Amino acid sequence: MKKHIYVVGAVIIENEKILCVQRGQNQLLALKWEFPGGKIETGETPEEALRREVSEEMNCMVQVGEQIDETVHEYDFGIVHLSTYYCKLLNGTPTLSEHEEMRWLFPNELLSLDWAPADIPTVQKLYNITN
Ligand SMILES: Nc1nc2c([nH]c(=O)n2[C@H]2C[C@H](O)[C@@H](COP(=O)(O)OP(=O)(O)OP(=O)(O)O)O2)c(=O)[nH]1
Repeated sequence: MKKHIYVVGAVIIENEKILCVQRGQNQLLALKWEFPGGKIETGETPEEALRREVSEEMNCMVQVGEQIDETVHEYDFGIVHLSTYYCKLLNGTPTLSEHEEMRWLFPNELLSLDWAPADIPTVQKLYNITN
């Protein structure tokens, strides 16, 4: 049986642009684009997991707002339950550590990237809200 993986993703918006990050070459879903975030650890709320992951990966603090979407996607390595949330930068400037690249894009530019499949519903929602 495939394992269930519970993941949170941060949709960080600054000056109407959204922060998009590209996974590393040697990771699962290599070079796919995603939102900063990661697996929820035991005992954490989704909001706590997001604040921790964004701080670890992007070296900045976010305030977590409303949930955008919740999707379940079956990959060959497991079943990912992805919850995405609007986030606002509190302090620090997002900087790359684990990711290959980062880009700030307007919602109508998001579909130009090659997203991790679980992210498509969120990306589509963000696109629809502004178009
Ligand atoms: N962070 C993140 N992961 C995503 C997104 N979409 C998506 O399918 N995933 C998948 C990729 C991974 O299989 C899983 C998250 O694992 P991860 O490797 O980024 O998280 P992590 O830092 O907690 O994990 P680890 O390397 O410590 O094991 O969810 C997304 O938008 N953001």
